[in-house]
Amino acid sequence: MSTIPLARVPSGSPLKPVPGDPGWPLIGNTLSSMRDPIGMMRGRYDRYGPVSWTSLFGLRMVQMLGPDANQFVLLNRDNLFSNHGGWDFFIGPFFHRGIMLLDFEEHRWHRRIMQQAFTKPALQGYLERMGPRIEDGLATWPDGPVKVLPRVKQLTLDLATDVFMGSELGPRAERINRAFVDTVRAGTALLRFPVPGLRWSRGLRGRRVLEALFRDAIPARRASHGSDLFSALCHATTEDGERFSDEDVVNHMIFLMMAAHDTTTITLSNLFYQLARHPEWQERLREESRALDKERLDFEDLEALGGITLAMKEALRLCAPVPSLPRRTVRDVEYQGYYIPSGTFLTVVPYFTHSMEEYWPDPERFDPERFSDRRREDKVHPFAWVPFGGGAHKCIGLHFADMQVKAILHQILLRWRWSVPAGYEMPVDTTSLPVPKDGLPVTLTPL
Ligand code: HEM
Repeated sequence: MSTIPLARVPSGSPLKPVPGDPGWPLIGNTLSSMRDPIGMMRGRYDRYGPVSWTSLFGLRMVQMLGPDANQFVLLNRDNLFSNHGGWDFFIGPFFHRGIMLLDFEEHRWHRRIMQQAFTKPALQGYLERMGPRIEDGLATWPDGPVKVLPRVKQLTLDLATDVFMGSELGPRAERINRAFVDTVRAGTALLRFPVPGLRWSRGLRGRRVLEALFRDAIPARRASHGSDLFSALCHATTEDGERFSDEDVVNHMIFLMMAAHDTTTITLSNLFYQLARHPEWQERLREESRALDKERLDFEDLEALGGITLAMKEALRLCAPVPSLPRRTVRDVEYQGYYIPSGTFLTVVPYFTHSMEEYWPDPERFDPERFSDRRREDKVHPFAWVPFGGGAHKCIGLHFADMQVKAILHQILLRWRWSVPAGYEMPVDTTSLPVPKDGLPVTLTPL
């Protein structure tokens, strides 16, 4: 396919147009990017270099590949890139005014307040709530063959219901769970308009249910002091006395539940997979957990689980749960001699960056030691390892995620040894966020 410039460069400008091609008529490169995103991007990187455009999801989309591009876009020094402009197209109707969809000064204002719900004492409170819930959840897992993905999904959803919303929701919890699942799934609907009974319209209804439930529950939360995230948002106040309105709390709650749920589920599933294929690592982690000599983790124990830290970093490298981060330019942009006009959709791609052999030796190998103090391969570039993004929108929940993954894996390591058949390779469904296509069947052997 011949190269076509993205846009005409203004006359007299020394810049080059972004090279690229639209791919197939109508569908562009959407299907190949869903089937084999890394192969597709590697092909384009080798052909065009780090900046090129193609047609994805019916849009002309510039792909900016590699750590330098990650740094330029995510640090966003001159406010050139809008998060709202990028994400709204994909998840706007369901995650309206979630913090990731806000920009610039308004985003900073909300982030300052939200930070109060992620302080050390707040995290300690969430961890205390998690311990018994994880025990209850794991008590329902059978020995023998299980599919990891649906089990872990249910567990993280149940945890979210308690840790995020507070168990006092009682009978309403079930309804919230259902509405929440519908809302999250809608973002990946293929038919992106409301047809009764299909994903999109179920998502819109789910969103309305969540809005009403949270809104009704706010007065009681503002009047009491629970250790759940919902209460924390209701009370979050900066030193200057800035606080969230009721509307803000509702929008942020809905977004936070989504941001936390699938990402943590994917990370745990990948850890399950890699630790099944690398029993020596599973054993090393188990020894660390046994050395703590307790069923439930306390906040002070998190640092002692250094093996999980390394394995989790490597699992996040091999499969970034948020594979690409969309943005839209709000002004004309100049990058590495290219001209990217105002209003352009673009994306940076952690999933691809993490697979680049230019930065990661033997990139397909599960090798957690690459993150050890002795090797620190991630130091090759400050934006080579970016599963949590970077800059002003860097994941606010990264310590929460670390804590939750450790709290769950610790209890699992003490209960079971798990395995996959020799030669098993997990097929990954990359049509939306990357999940095991077969649910990841493993065998749990009780200890
Ligand atoms: C391993 C698990 C997780 C991964 C890989 C992950 C990844 C990410 C990434 C890549 C972004 C940046 C998006 C962008 O720049 O466009 C992000 C933002 C965000 N994440 Fe996470 N996340 C995880 C867990 C969580 C958890 C547990 C929470 C909440 C408890 C959370 C809350 C958020 C929020 C609120 C934002 C938006 C921040 C902002 O725009 O200021 N995430 N996450």
